[in-house]
Amino acid sequence: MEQQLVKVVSKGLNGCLSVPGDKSISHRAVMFGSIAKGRTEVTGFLTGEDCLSTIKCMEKLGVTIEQDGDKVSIEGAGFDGLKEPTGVLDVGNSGTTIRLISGILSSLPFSSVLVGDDSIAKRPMARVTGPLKMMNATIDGREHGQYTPLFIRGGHLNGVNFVSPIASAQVKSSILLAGLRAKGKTTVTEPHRSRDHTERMLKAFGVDVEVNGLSVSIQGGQELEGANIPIPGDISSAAFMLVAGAMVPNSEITLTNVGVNPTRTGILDVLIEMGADLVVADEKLFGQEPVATLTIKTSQLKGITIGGEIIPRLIDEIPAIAVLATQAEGTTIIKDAEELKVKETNRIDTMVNQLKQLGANIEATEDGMKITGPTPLKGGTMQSYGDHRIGMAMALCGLISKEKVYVKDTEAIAVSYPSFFKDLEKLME
Ligand SMILES: O=C(O)C1=C[C@@H](OP(=O)(O)O)[C@@H](O)[C@H](O)C1
Ligand SMILES: C=C(OP(=O)(O)O)C(=O)O
Repeated sequence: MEQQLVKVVSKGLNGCLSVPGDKSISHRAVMFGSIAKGRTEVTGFLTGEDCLSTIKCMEKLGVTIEQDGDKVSIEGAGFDGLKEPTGVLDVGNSGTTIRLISGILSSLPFSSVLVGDDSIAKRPMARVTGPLKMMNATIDGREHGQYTPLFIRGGHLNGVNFVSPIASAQVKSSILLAGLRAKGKTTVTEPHRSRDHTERMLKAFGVDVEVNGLSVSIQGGQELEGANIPIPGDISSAAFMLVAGAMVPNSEITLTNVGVNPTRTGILDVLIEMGADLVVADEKLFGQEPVATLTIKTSQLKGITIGGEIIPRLIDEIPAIAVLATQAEGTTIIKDAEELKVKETNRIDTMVNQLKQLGANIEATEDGMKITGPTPLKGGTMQSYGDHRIGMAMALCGLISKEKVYVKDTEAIAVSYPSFFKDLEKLME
């Protein structure tokens, strides 16, 4: 198990970085390229463990994929070219992989078994297996298809009009992917808009996608054609650097080529509302996705209330926001964020318990947390609990603590941001 001592920053964090590729978009580029006909070229691919799991799963379904660093070439097999895997498909730690691939496998005329790590085994799958079964897929798993291992026997699907109780891009994408081969139209309606990378990228692969308010529809029977997909930097990874820049004294950090899709920019809205000195510049389109250069300086911060429609727009950034809130004047309330309980860990508990140990004034609530600051943080030995975002959030604490902070189990960070500590070191030079 790797353990890191986080260096206390003496001179501030300064410099320019380009964060690694977007995880959500990288998964989709490999999956869509695999079910498309013809070649797909991907640039800026995230070589994090989760996206590598997606490549391995698609290879086991018979797709030829060449990966050279952040460049990936896919010889698209088309749906009909995918083959029954001879072994299990292992999604590792990746919720996005298992939920999206379940949608693809549901329309294929063979059987597959999906497994993952101990964290995946605890994450709810009924949110996708339920609607996919409504479409006519045969799916089983522990507790009637609620948990891994999942067994899927695909076949002829019927379109569905699914009103989702949660705003989840994984649920929406899984059903839309199944809908591509279903009879008739498939519509997913969400309570709030979740990230729309699937909708944008399917268009690049030549698919007609209809967006109407909070509903997204797809007509069954459409084929995908190979495409060139450039992947922007991941705003969820950038978030850790933005938080570091805002709270570490004497800092100024510039991040180039960061994805600023409006369904993902809740973190920017929060930073601005908390009073951060943040500048968004050079906005332009990168394929289907907008990107920008972000510059942040050390800032005087105040507590705010975060809830409602913004939550799906910053769900993965909440561990970083919780750390920032310990350094803000006043109370920050995070509500409507129950989804945090079913991520790689229960992110309400893992954040609240560990920030408390470091001396923060924080308590868990039913649907989030309440943090009052500013509080100087103490030292201690923290853990990622196998959750990349918890590992990075704890490392942020080390940057501002006057005492030593150790983070155990840091190998988990490679799931989404393999160069995290290297990038931090660059900003300390
Ligand atoms: O679709 C995606 O790529 C993702 C959707 C979100 O999950 P939910 O769909 O469960 O909200 C997010 O937390 C996850 O990191 C990636
Ligand atoms: C929740 C996350 O990912 P996934 O659901 O793909 O495991 C995340 O990256 O924070």
